[in-house]
Amino acid sequence: MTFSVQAAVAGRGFDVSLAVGPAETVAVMGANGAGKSTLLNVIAGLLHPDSGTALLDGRTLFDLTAGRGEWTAPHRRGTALLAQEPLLFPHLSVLENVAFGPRSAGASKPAARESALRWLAEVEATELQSRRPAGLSGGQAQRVAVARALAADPGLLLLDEPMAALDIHAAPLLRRLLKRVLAGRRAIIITHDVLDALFLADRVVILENGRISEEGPTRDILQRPRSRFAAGLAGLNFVAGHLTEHGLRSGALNLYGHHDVAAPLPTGRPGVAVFPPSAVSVFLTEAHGSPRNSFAVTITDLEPHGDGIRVRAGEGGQLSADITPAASVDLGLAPGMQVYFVIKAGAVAIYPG
Ligand SMILES: Nc1ncnc2c1ncn2[C@@H]1O[C@H](COP(=O)(O)OP(=O)(O)OP(=O)(O)O)[C@@H](O)[C@H]1O
Repeated sequence: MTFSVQAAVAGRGFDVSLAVGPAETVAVMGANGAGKSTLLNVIAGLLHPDSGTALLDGRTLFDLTAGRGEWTAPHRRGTALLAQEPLLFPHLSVLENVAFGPRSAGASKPAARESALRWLAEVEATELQSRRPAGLSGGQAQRVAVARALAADPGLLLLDEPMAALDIHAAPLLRRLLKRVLAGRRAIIITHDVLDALFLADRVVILENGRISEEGPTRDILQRPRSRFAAGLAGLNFVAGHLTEHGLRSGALNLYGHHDVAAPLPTGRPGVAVFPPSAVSVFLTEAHGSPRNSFAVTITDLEPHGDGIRVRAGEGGQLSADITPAASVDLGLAPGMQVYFVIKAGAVAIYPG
């Protein structure tokens, strides 16, 4: 009972290899254009990769290794895709929509109806069974779409930002529902929401420029991010560079911090430093005294953040400091100003990248 895919799409700079366990939910995250939809479309059979293979529970979804050209049609793959929009058949009732999958797979009419009713109950939509999709709210329609996807008993459920099109009241309900139905099931979910990754997935895969840059249990990735994208999800500042005896060097910047490796850091190896914006103080002059890091930056933006002010600085506003509104006024901060970011070494975590 395995699922594995390896696929390359040259025109999109996409080359990904991924395996998902039988009862595992994997969240796929990444910036716009990172290749998340490409991955789902390749697995679902909506996009033909240039090369690669994919297997699901002993079935070859495609095998495009040299000399072969095996290709299974989307509806025969044992995968079900839940898109951002529910995409229900408008001319069928809710019950008929959900019964469609089992019917297409050869179930008798009564068996398909029974299965559809069971799934409608599971998504708390039994009372909607006679309605047409046009008469449903966005949240109701998405619940019905979940029932339709599951009624086909897919070996792999593919979810493409299922909460994205829902309003803030409908999303939590669907999230709880997904938590329930994904338990013990194999699924891949694309999401931009770190809460979804934490709540729904066992593991997160970060895509950057068509490649997997990082993967692992969601909590681990958030605690020790090794990519700028994952650090952003965790709300941490991120500096990539090379390890030195006491810390990290990145261009002209030397950062000192703590590391939990018993041995000295492997000097010269690529490494990262991460620290929370709340650990960064802002000064108008260089601060001395150890053990702290102090370096000049140019403010790019000031924005409200919770009860305080987030000061963004450096190239592309990549580093942030969270300070109080009073401190911001006292310092007279404004975009374009040069200031010093000061961070206690104890607040900076440094590890091999
Ligand atoms: N139909 C298409 N034809 C050609 N290139 C495409 C097509 N769709 C996407 N691409 C390119 O493939 C790359 C990956 O895009 P993809 O849509 O998979 O990213 P994504 O991570 O899903 O982004 P988003 O979060 O914006 O949906 C991008 O460089 C994109 O420009």
